[in-house]
Amino acid sequence: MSSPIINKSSSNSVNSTSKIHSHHELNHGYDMSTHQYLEVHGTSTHITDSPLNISIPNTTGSTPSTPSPTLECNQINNSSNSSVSTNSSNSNSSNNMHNSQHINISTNPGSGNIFEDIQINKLSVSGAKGPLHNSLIKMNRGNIFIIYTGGTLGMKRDPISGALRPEPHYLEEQLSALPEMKSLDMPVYTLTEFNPPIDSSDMEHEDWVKIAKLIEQNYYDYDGFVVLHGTDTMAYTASALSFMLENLGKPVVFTGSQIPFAELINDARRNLLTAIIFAGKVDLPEVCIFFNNQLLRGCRSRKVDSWSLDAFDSPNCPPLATLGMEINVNYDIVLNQPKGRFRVHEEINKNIAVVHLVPGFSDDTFENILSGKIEGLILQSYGSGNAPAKKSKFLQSIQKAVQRGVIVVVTSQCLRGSVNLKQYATGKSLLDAGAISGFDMTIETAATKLGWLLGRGLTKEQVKILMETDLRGELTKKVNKKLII
Ligand SMILES: NC(=O)C[C@H](N)C(=O)O
Repeated sequence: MSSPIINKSSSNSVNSTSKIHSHHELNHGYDMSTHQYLEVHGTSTHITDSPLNISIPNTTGSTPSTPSPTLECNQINNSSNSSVSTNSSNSNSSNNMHNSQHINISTNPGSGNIFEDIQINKLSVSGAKGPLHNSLIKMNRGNIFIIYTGGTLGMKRDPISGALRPEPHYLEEQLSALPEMKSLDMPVYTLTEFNPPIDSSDMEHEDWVKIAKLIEQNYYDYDGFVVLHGTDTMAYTASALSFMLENLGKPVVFTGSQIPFAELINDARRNLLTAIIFAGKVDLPEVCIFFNNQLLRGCRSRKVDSWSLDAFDSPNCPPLATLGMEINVNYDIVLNQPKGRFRVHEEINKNIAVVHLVPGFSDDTFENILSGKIEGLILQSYGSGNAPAKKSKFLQSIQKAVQRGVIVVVTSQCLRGSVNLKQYATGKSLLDAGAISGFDMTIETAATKLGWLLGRGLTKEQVKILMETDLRGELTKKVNKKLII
Protein backbone atom coordinates (compact mmCIF):
# COMPACT_ATOMS: atom_id res chain seq x y z
CA MET A 1 0.00 0.00 0.00
CA SER A 2 1.56 3.32 -1.01
CA SER A 3 1.33 6.50 1.02
CA PRO A 4 -0.59 9.33 -0.54
CA ILE A 5 1.68 12.21 -1.47
CA ILE A 6 0.90 15.84 -2.14
CA ASN A 7 3.16 17.71 -4.52
CA LYS A 8 2.50 21.41 -4.34
CA SER A 9 3.98 23.92 -6.70
CA SER A 10 3.18 27.48 -7.65
CA SER A 11 4.75 30.17 -9.77
CA ASN A 12 5.85 32.07 -6.69
CA SER A 13 6.77 29.21 -4.40
CA VAL A 14 9.18 26.34 -4.62
CA ASN A 15 7.90 22.85 -5.14
CA SER A 16 7.28 20.99 -1.95
CA THR A 17 6.34 17.45 -1.14
CA SER A 18 4.54 16.35 1.97
CA LYS A 19 2.67 13.33 3.15
CA ILE A 20 -0.98 13.37 4.08
CA HIS A 21 -1.17 11.92 7.56
CA SER A 22 -4.84 12.40 8.14
CA HIS A 23 -7.67 14.42 6.73
CA HIS A 24 -7.81 16.54 9.88
CA GLU A 25 -4.60 18.42 9.54
CA LEU A 26 -5.09 20.06 6.20
CA ASN A 27 -6.63 23.23 4.94
CA HIS A 28 -10.36 23.57 4.78
CA GLY A 29 -12.65 26.15 3.26
CA TYR A 30 -15.38 26.16 5.87
CA ASP A 31 -15.88 27.31 9.43
CA MET A 32 -13.93 24.73 11.31
CA SER A 33 -15.68 25.58 14.55
CA THR A 34 -18.86 24.02 13.27
CA HIS A 35 -17.22 21.00 11.70
CA GLN A 36 -16.74 17.51 12.89
CA TYR A 37 -15.20 14.64 11.04
CA LEU A 38 -16.38 11.13 11.50
CA GLU A 39 -13.74 8.48 11.55
CA VAL A 40 -15.91 6.21 9.45
CA HIS A 41 -14.76 5.10 6.05
CA GLY A 42 -17.31 3.88 3.58
CA THR A 43 -20.25 3.37 5.83
CA SER A 44 -23.75 2.66 4.81
CA THR A 45 -27.19 2.52 6.27
CA HIS A 46 -30.74 1.89 5.24
CA ILE A 47 -33.61 4.14 6.00
CA THR A 48 -37.22 3.21 6.25
CA ASP A 49 -40.32 5.31 5.75
CA SER A 50 -39.14 7.45 8.55
CA PRO A 51 -35.73 8.37 7.21
CA LEU A 52 -35.21 10.92 9.90
CA ASN A 53 -34.81 8.32 12.60
CA ILE A 54 -31.24 7.63 11.90
CA SER A 55 -28.26 8.18 14.04
CA ILE A 56 -24.61 8.45 13.32
CA PRO A 57 -22.12 7.21 15.87
CA ASN A 58 -20.00 10.24 16.56
CA THR A 59 -16.64 8.62 16.90
CA THR A 60 -14.82 11.93 17.30
CA GLY A 61 -16.35 12.29 20.73
CA SER A 62 -17.11 15.97 20.16
CA THR A 63 -20.55 17.45 20.63
CA PRO A 64 -22.42 18.19 17.43
CA SER A 65 -23.51 21.76 16.94
CA THR A 66 -26.94 20.58 15.84
CA PRO A 67 -28.78 17.54 17.09
CA SER A 68 -27.28 14.59 15.27
CA PRO A 69 -29.62 11.84 14.13
CA THR A 70 -28.88 8.23 14.90
CA LEU A 71 -27.72 5.86 12.22
CA GLU A 72 -26.72 2.26 12.26
CA CYS A 73 -23.58 1.93 10.26
CA ASN A 74 -21.99 -1.06 8.64
CA GLN A 75 -18.42 -0.03 8.74
CA ILE A 76 -16.26 -0.88 5.78
CA ASN A 77 -12.55 -0.16 5.87
CA ASN A 78 -11.08 1.37 2.79
CA SER A 79 -7.65 0.30 1.67
CA SER A 80 -5.37 2.68 -0.13
CA ASN A 81 -3.39 2.15 -3.26
CA SER A 82 -3.35 5.57 -4.78
CA SER A 83 -1.58 8.89 -4.56
CA VAL A 84 -2.61 12.48 -4.95
CA SER A 85 -0.33 15.13 -6.28
CA THR A 86 -1.35 18.74 -6.06
CA ASN A 87 0.04 21.31 -8.40
CA SER A 88 -0.88 24.82 -7.45
CA SER A 89 -0.07 27.93 -9.43
CA ASN A 90 -0.94 31.57 -8.95
CA SER A 91 -0.45 34.22 -11.57
CA ASN A 92 -1.77 37.73 -11.28
CA SER A 93 -2.31 39.93 -14.30
CA SER A 94 -3.35 43.56 -14.18
CA ASN A 95 -6.88 43.03 -15.45
CA ASN A 96 -7.64 39.51 -14.30
CA MET A 97 -6.37 37.97 -11.12
CA HIS A 98 -6.04 34.37 -12.09
CA ASN A 99 -5.43 31.44 -9.87
CA SER A 100 -5.31 27.81 -10.69
CA GLN A 101 -4.75 24.78 -8.59
CA HIS A 102 -4.48 21.28 -9.90
CA ILE A 103 -4.98 18.00 -8.18
CA ASN A 104 -3.65 14.96 -9.95
CA ILE A 105 -5.04 11.68 -8.83
CA SER A 106 -3.16 8.60 -9.89
CA THR A 107 -3.05 5.01 -8.78
CA ASN A 108 -0.86 2.00 -8.82
CA PRO A 109 -0.96 0.24 -12.17
CA GLY A 110 -3.73 -2.27 -12.47
CA SER A 111 -5.69 -0.86 -9.56
CA GLY A 112 -8.76 -0.43 -11.74
CA ASN A 113 -9.07 3.23 -10.81
CA ILE A 114 -11.36 4.94 -13.26
CA PHE A 115 -9.41 8.17 -13.14
CA GLU A 116 -6.46 6.36 -14.54
CA ASP A 117 -8.58 4.79 -17.26
CA ILE A 118 -10.04 8.02 -18.52
CA GLN A 119 -7.20 10.31 -17.60
CA ILE A 120 -9.18 12.69 -15.50
CA ASN A 121 -6.41 13.89 -13.33
CA LYS A 122 -6.57 17.61 -12.76
CA LEU A 123 -8.76 19.93 -10.83
CA SER A 124 -8.29 23.61 -11.48
CA VAL A 125 -9.86 26.83 -10.29
CA SER A 126 -10.24 29.76 -12.59
CA GLY A 127 -11.87 33.14 -12.54
CA ALA A 128 -11.42 36.62 -11.23
CA LYS A 129 -12.09 35.44 -7.70
CA GLY A 130 -9.18 33.04 -8.03
CA PRO A 131 -6.70 34.27 -5.41
CA LEU A 132 -9.44 34.61 -2.82
CA HIS A 133 -10.35 31.03 -3.39
CA ASN A 134 -6.96 29.54 -2.88
CA SER A 135 -8.38 27.24 -0.25
CA LEU A 136 -11.42 26.24 -2.26
CA ILE A 137 -10.02 22.95 -3.36
CA LYS A 138 -9.63 21.07 -0.14
CA MET A 139 -6.50 19.18 0.58
CA ASN A 140 -8.15 17.07 3.21
CA ARG A 141 -9.84 13.87 2.31
CA GLY A 142 -13.34 15.16 2.80
CA ASN A 143 -16.28 13.52 4.45
CA ILE A 144 -19.55 13.28 2.57
CA PHE A 145 -23.09 12.09 3.07
CA ILE A 146 -24.66 10.22 0.16
CA ILE A 147 -28.42 10.00 -0.22
CA TYR A 148 -29.49 7.32 -2.66
CA THR A 149 -33.06 7.96 -3.73
CA GLY A 150 -33.15 5.56 -6.70
CA GLY A 151 -32.99 6.10 -10.45
CA THR A 152 -31.33 4.17 -13.24
CA LEU A 153 -27.91 4.37 -11.60
CA GLY A 154 -28.80 1.65 -9.11
CA MET A 155 -31.37 -0.22 -11.20
CA LYS A 156 -31.30 -3.78 -12.42
CA ARG A 157 -33.17 -5.39 -15.27
CA ASP A 158 -36.16 -7.52 -14.39
CA PRO A 159 -35.20 -10.97 -15.73
CA ILE A 160 -38.73 -11.62 -17.03
CA SER A 161 -39.99 -8.31 -18.39
CA GLY A 162 -36.55 -6.83 -19.15
CA ALA A 163 -37.67 -3.50 -17.64
CA LEU A 164 -35.31 -1.59 -15.37
CA ARG A 165 -36.32 -1.18 -11.75
CA PRO A 166 -34.54 0.12 -8.64
CA GLU A 167 -32.76 -2.62 -6.71
CA PRO A 168 -32.50 -2.05 -2.95
CA HIS A 169 -28.95 -2.15 -1.51
CA TYR A 170 -27.36 -2.91 -4.85
CA LEU A 171 -25.69 0.47 -5.18
CA GLU A 172 -24.37 0.37 -1.65
CA GLU A 173 -22.66 -2.96 -2.39
CA GLN A 174 -21.20 -1.70 -5.65
CA LEU A 175 -19.91 1.53 -4.14
CA SER A 176 -18.17 -0.13 -1.24
CA ALA A 177 -16.50 -2.55 -3.66
CA LEU A 178 -15.09 0.17 -5.91
CA PRO A 179 -11.29 0.34 -5.74
CA GLU A 180 -11.43 4.14 -5.98
CA MET A 181 -13.39 4.36 -2.75
CA LYS A 182 -10.60 2.55 -0.95
CA SER A 183 -8.16 5.29 -1.81
CA LEU A 184 -7.18 7.46 1.14
CA ASP A 185 -7.61 10.44 -1.16
CA MET A 186 -11.25 9.84 -1.88
CA PRO A 187 -13.76 11.33 0.53
CA VAL A 188 -15.04 9.04 3.24
CA TYR A 189 -18.75 8.57 2.97
CA THR A 190 -21.88 7.58 4.78
CA LEU A 191 -24.62 6.31 2.52
CA THR A 192 -28.30 6.32 3.26
CA GLU A 193 -30.89 4.81 0.97
CA PHE A 194 -34.56 5.51 0.31
CA ASN A 195 -36.56 2.47 1.25
CA PRO A 196 -37.55 1.50 -1.33
CA PRO A 197 -35.43 3.37 -3.86
CA ILE A 198 -37.68 4.94 -6.50
CA ASP A 199 -37.76 5.85 -10.14
CA SER A 200 -37.64 9.64 -10.16
CA SER A 201 -40.98 9.79 -11.99
CA ASP A 202 -42.44 8.82 -8.63
CA MET A 203 -40.81 11.71 -6.78
CA GLU A 204 -43.22 13.78 -4.71
CA HIS A 205 -42.82 16.94 -2.69
CA GLU A 206 -42.61 14.73 0.39
CA ASP A 207 -39.49 13.15 -1.06
CA TRP A 208 -37.92 16.57 -1.59
CA VAL A 209 -38.61 17.25 2.07
CA LYS A 210 -37.01 13.91 3.03
CA ILE A 211 -33.85 14.86 1.16
CA ALA A 212 -33.82 18.37 2.65
CA LYS A 213 -34.31 16.99 6.16
CA LEU A 214 -31.50 14.47 5.75
CA ILE A 215 -29.19 17.27 4.68
CA GLU A 216 -30.34 19.45 7.58
CA GLN A 217 -29.81 16.73 10.15
CA ASN A 218 -26.34 15.94 8.90
CA TYR A 219 -25.35 19.41 7.80
CA TYR A 220 -22.63 20.13 10.34
CA ASP A 221 -21.13 16.65 10.25
CA TYR A 222 -20.15 16.56 6.58
CA ASP A 223 -18.25 18.60 4.01
CA GLY A 224 -20.76 17.96 1.29
CA PHE A 225 -23.69 15.89 0.08
CA VAL A 226 -24.30 13.70 -2.94
CA VAL A 227 -27.87 12.98 -3.95
CA LEU A 228 -28.24 10.00 -6.27
CA HIS A 229 -31.43 10.53 -8.21
CA GLY A 230 -33.16 9.41 -11.38
CA THR A 231 -32.54 11.69 -14.29
CA ASP A 232 -36.16 12.20 -15.36
CA THR A 233 -37.06 14.63 -12.59
CA MET A 234 -33.62 15.45 -11.25
CA ALA A 235 -33.77 19.04 -12.47
CA TYR A 236 -37.04 19.57 -10.56
CA THR A 237 -35.67 18.16 -7.32
CA ALA A 238 -32.40 20.08 -7.68
CA SER A 239 -34.35 23.29 -8.33
CA ALA A 240 -36.67 22.69 -5.39
CA LEU A 241 -33.75 21.93 -3.07
CA SER A 242 -31.96 25.10 -4.22
CA PHE A 243 -34.80 27.08 -2.70
CA MET A 244 -35.57 24.85 0.27
CA LEU A 245 -31.97 24.93 1.51
CA GLU A 246 -31.42 28.51 2.57
CA ASN A 247 -27.91 29.83 3.27
CA LEU A 248 -26.38 26.64 1.97
CA GLY A 249 -22.63 26.76 2.50
CA LYS A 250 -21.68 23.29 1.26
CA PRO A 251 -21.97 21.39 -2.00
CA VAL A 252 -25.10 19.36 -2.63
CA VAL A 253 -24.28 17.47 -5.81
CA PHE A 254 -27.01 15.58 -7.62
CA THR A 255 -26.08 12.87 -10.06
CA GLY A 256 -27.51 9.80 -11.70
CA SER A 257 -26.95 7.95 -14.93
CA GLN A 258 -28.52 6.95 -18.20
CA ILE A 259 -27.15 3.41 -17.98
CA PRO A 260 -27.23 1.41 -14.73
CA PHE A 261 -24.13 0.56 -12.77
CA ALA A 262 -25.03 -3.07 -13.38
CA GLU A 263 -24.35 -2.81 -17.13
CA LEU A 264 -20.88 -3.51 -18.49
CA ILE A 265 -20.59 -0.13 -20.19
CA ASN A 266 -22.19 2.60 -18.12
CA ASP A 267 -22.00 6.25 -17.17
CA ALA A 268 -22.97 5.52 -13.56
CA ARG A 269 -19.50 4.89 -12.23
CA ARG A 270 -17.86 8.03 -13.55
CA ASN A 271 -20.79 10.29 -12.66
CA LEU A 272 -20.87 8.88 -9.16
CA LEU A 273 -17.13 9.15 -8.49
CA THR A 274 -16.86 12.65 -9.89
CA ALA A 275 -19.88 13.84 -7.91
CA ILE A 276 -18.25 12.42 -4.77
CA ILE A 277 -15.05 14.35 -5.48
CA PHE A 278 -16.95 17.59 -6.07
CA ALA A 279 -18.96 17.15 -2.89
CA GLY A 280 -15.98 16.27 -0.73
CA LYS A 281 -13.18 18.31 -2.16
CA VAL A 282 -14.48 21.53 -3.70
CA ASP A 283 -15.96 24.56 -2.00
CA LEU A 284 -19.30 24.92 -3.79
CA PRO A 285 -22.04 26.51 -1.70
CA GLU A 286 -24.72 25.42 -4.16
CA VAL A 287 -27.10 22.71 -5.21
CA CYS A 288 -25.62 21.38 -8.45
CA ILE A 289 -26.05 18.57 -10.94
CA PHE A 290 -23.00 16.70 -12.14
CA PHE A 291 -23.61 14.80 -15.34
CA ASN A 292 -21.27 13.50 -18.02
CA ASN A 293 -18.74 16.31 -18.32
CA GLN A 294 -20.39 19.19 -16.56
CA LEU A 295 -21.23 20.49 -13.14
CA LEU A 296 -24.33 22.62 -13.58
CA ARG A 297 -26.24 24.92 -11.27
CA GLY A 298 -29.22 22.91 -10.06
CA CYS A 299 -31.77 25.66 -10.57
CA ARG A 300 -30.56 26.25 -14.13
CA SER A 301 -30.44 22.64 -15.27
CA ARG A 302 -32.66 20.69 -17.62
CA LYS A 303 -32.70 17.15 -18.84
CA VAL A 304 -32.27 17.82 -22.54
CA ASP A 305 -31.65 14.36 -23.94
CA SER A 306 -33.45 11.13 -23.11
CA TRP A 307 -30.84 8.95 -24.79
CA SER A 308 -27.39 10.56 -24.80
CA LEU A 309 -25.02 10.29 -21.86
CA ASP A 310 -24.73 14.06 -22.14
CA ALA A 311 -28.26 14.36 -20.85
CA PHE A 312 -28.18 17.65 -18.94
CA ASP A 313 -27.56 21.24 -19.80
CA SER A 314 -28.09 24.67 -18.29
CA PRO A 315 -28.85 26.63 -21.44
CA ASN A 316 -28.85 30.09 -19.87
CA CYS A 317 -25.96 29.63 -17.47
CA PRO A 318 -22.42 28.39 -18.13
CA PRO A 319 -21.36 25.24 -16.26
CA LEU A 320 -19.95 25.76 -12.78
CA ALA A 321 -17.24 23.29 -13.69
CA THR A 322 -16.27 21.18 -16.65
CA LEU A 323 -14.53 17.86 -16.86
CA GLY A 324 -11.98 17.14 -19.55
CA MET A 325 -8.34 16.32 -19.16
CA GLU A 326 -8.73 18.43 -16.06
CA ILE A 327 -11.63 19.54 -13.94
CA ASN A 328 -12.03 23.28 -14.25
CA VAL A 329 -14.14 25.09 -11.66
CA ASN A 330 -15.34 28.52 -12.73
CA TYR A 331 -15.46 30.48 -9.52
CA ASP A 332 -16.57 33.60 -11.37
CA ILE A 333 -20.07 32.23 -11.34
CA VAL A 334 -20.15 29.99 -8.28
CA LEU A 335 -22.28 31.61 -5.59
CA ASN A 336 -20.55 33.24 -2.63
CA GLN A 337 -20.61 31.67 0.79
CA PRO A 338 -23.82 32.74 2.54
CA LYS A 339 -23.73 35.06 5.51
CA GLY A 340 -26.75 33.71 7.35
CA ARG A 341 -27.35 30.49 9.21
CA PHE A 342 -28.31 27.40 7.21
CA ARG A 343 -31.95 26.42 7.44
CA VAL A 344 -34.52 24.38 5.61
CA HIS A 345 -37.93 25.52 4.39
CA GLU A 346 -40.21 22.58 3.88
CA GLU A 347 -43.55 23.98 2.83
CA ILE A 348 -44.30 23.79 -0.86
CA ASN A 349 -47.62 24.74 -2.34
CA LYS A 350 -48.88 22.03 -4.69
CA ASN A 351 -51.53 24.06 -6.47
CA ILE A 352 -49.36 25.03 -9.39
CA ALA A 353 -50.24 24.32 -13.01
CA VAL A 354 -48.02 24.58 -16.05
CA VAL A 355 -49.64 25.32 -19.40
CA HIS A 356 -47.71 24.99 -22.63
CA LEU A 357 -49.41 27.16 -25.27
CA VAL A 358 -50.04 25.73 -28.72
CA PRO A 359 -51.56 27.69 -31.60
CA GLY A 360 -55.34 27.42 -31.79
CA PHE A 361 -55.85 26.07 -28.26
CA SER A 362 -59.36 26.13 -26.89
CA ASP A 363 -60.29 29.07 -24.65
CA ASP A 364 -62.68 26.86 -22.71
CA THR A 365 -60.03 24.30 -21.91
CA PHE A 366 -57.81 27.07 -20.64
CA GLU A 367 -60.67 28.57 -18.62
CA ASN A 368 -61.32 25.14 -17.08
CA ILE A 369 -57.72 24.78 -15.97
CA LEU A 370 -57.82 28.17 -14.30
CA SER A 371 -61.16 27.64 -12.63
CA GLY A 372 -59.79 24.89 -10.38
CA LYS A 373 -58.05 25.19 -7.04
CA ILE A 374 -55.07 26.72 -8.71
CA GLU A 375 -52.86 29.28 -6.94
CA GLY A 376 -50.02 29.63 -9.40
CA LEU A 377 -49.84 29.28 -13.17
CA ILE A 378 -46.68 28.96 -15.23
CA LEU A 379 -47.50 29.87 -18.79
CA GLN A 380 -45.05 28.50 -21.32
CA SER A 381 -45.49 31.14 -23.95
CA TYR A 382 -43.91 31.68 -27.35
CA GLY A 383 -40.53 33.30 -27.98
CA SER A 384 -39.77 36.23 -25.73
CA GLY A 385 -43.03 35.86 -23.81
CA ASN A 386 -45.80 36.15 -26.36
CA ALA A 387 -49.33 34.78 -26.41
CA PRO A 388 -52.25 35.44 -28.76
CA ALA A 389 -53.46 38.99 -28.20
CA LYS A 390 -56.57 38.49 -30.37
CA LYS A 391 -57.97 35.85 -28.03
CA SER A 392 -59.84 38.16 -25.70
CA LYS A 393 -61.41 35.27 -23.79
CA PHE A 394 -57.97 33.82 -23.04
CA LEU A 395 -56.70 37.16 -21.77
CA GLN A 396 -59.87 37.67 -19.72
CA SER A 397 -59.34 34.29 -18.08
CA ILE A 398 -55.85 35.36 -17.06
CA GLN A 399 -57.10 38.69 -15.81
CA LYS A 400 -59.87 37.06 -13.74
CA ALA A 401 -57.42 34.54 -12.30
CA VAL A 402 -54.97 37.29 -11.33
CA GLN A 403 -57.81 39.18 -9.64
CA ARG A 404 -58.63 36.02 -7.67
CA GLY A 405 -55.02 36.01 -6.46
CA VAL A 406 -53.51 33.48 -8.86
CA ILE A 407 -49.88 34.30 -9.67
CA VAL A 408 -49.36 33.97 -13.43
CA VAL A 409 -45.73 33.67 -14.50
CA VAL A 410 -44.73 33.86 -18.15
CA THR A 411 -41.81 31.69 -19.25
CA SER A 412 -40.63 30.88 -22.75
CA GLN A 413 -40.86 27.70 -24.78
CA CYS A 414 -37.41 28.53 -26.13
CA LEU A 415 -34.40 26.82 -24.64
CA ARG A 416 -32.31 29.98 -24.56
CA GLY A 417 -32.91 33.68 -24.09
CA SER A 418 -35.24 35.50 -21.77
CA VAL A 419 -38.83 36.68 -21.53
CA ASN A 420 -39.38 40.35 -22.22
CA LEU A 421 -43.05 41.17 -21.88
CA LYS A 422 -42.56 44.63 -23.32
CA GLN A 423 -40.99 43.59 -26.59
CA TYR A 424 -44.17 42.76 -28.54
CA ALA A 425 -47.78 43.84 -28.22
CA THR A 426 -48.64 40.15 -27.81
CA GLY A 427 -46.43 39.97 -24.72
CA LYS A 428 -47.61 43.32 -23.41
CA SER A 429 -51.18 42.02 -23.39
CA LEU A 430 -50.11 39.37 -20.85
CA LEU A 431 -48.43 42.01 -18.74
CA ASP A 432 -51.57 44.15 -18.89
CA ALA A 433 -53.63 41.15 -17.83
CA GLY A 434 -51.55 40.99 -14.66
CA ALA A 435 -48.98 38.30 -15.52
CA ILE A 436 -45.37 38.63 -14.37
CA SER A 437 -42.13 37.65 -16.09
CA GLY A 438 -40.21 34.47 -15.44
CA PHE A 439 -37.25 35.96 -17.36
CA ASP A 440 -34.86 33.14 -18.27
CA MET A 441 -35.91 30.69 -15.58
CA THR A 442 -36.33 27.09 -16.65
CA ILE A 443 -39.78 25.61 -16.36
CA GLU A 444 -38.46 23.32 -13.61
CA THR A 445 -37.26 26.31 -11.64
CA ALA A 446 -40.24 28.56 -12.27
CA ALA A 447 -42.63 25.84 -11.09
CA THR A 448 -40.67 24.83 -7.98
CA LYS A 449 -39.81 28.41 -7.02
CA LEU A 450 -43.44 29.47 -7.27
CA GLY A 451 -44.58 26.50 -5.19
CA TRP A 452 -41.90 27.26 -2.61
CA LEU A 453 -42.73 30.98 -2.42
CA LEU A 454 -46.44 30.27 -2.14
CA GLY A 455 -45.67 27.87 0.68
CA ARG A 456 -43.90 30.54 2.69
CA GLY A 457 -46.95 32.46 3.86
CA LEU A 458 -45.99 35.62 2.00
CA THR A 459 -48.36 38.17 0.55
CA LYS A 460 -49.17 37.84 -3.16
CA GLU A 461 -47.25 41.06 -3.77
CA GLN A 462 -44.16 39.64 -2.07
CA VAL A 463 -44.44 36.44 -4.07
CA LYS A 464 -44.63 38.43 -7.30
CA ILE A 465 -41.60 40.54 -6.41
CA LEU A 466 -39.56 37.52 -5.37
CA MET A 467 -40.53 35.53 -8.47
CA GLU A 468 -38.84 38.26 -10.49
CA THR A 469 -35.84 38.45 -8.14
CA ASP A 470 -32.73 36.32 -8.39
CA LEU A 471 -32.52 34.37 -5.14
CA ARG A 472 -30.22 31.43 -5.92
CA GLY A 473 -28.67 32.31 -9.25
CA GLU A 474 -31.78 31.03 -11.03
CA LEU A 475 -32.36 34.02 -13.28
CA THR A 476 -30.07 36.37 -15.11
CA LYS A 477 -32.01 39.58 -14.85
CA LYS A 478 -31.54 40.87 -11.33
CA VAL A 479 -34.37 43.12 -10.23
CA ASN A 480 -35.92 44.06 -6.91
CA LYS A 481 -33.15 43.12 -4.55
CA LYS A 482 -35.01 45.22 -1.97
CA LEU A 483 -37.10 42.48 -0.52
CA ILE A 484 -35.04 40.06 1.51
CA ILE A 485 -36.71 37.02 3.06
N1 LIG B 1 -32.00 7.67 -16.22
C1 LIG B 1 -32.92 7.61 -15.26
O1 LIG B 1 -32.56 7.70 -14.10
C2 LIG B 1 -34.35 7.51 -15.67
C3 LIG B 1 -35.25 6.90 -14.63
N2 LIG B 1 -36.56 6.63 -15.22
C4 LIG B 1 -35.46 7.81 -13.43
O2 LIG B 1 -35.61 8.99 -13.60
O3 LIG B 1 -35.48 7.34 -12.33
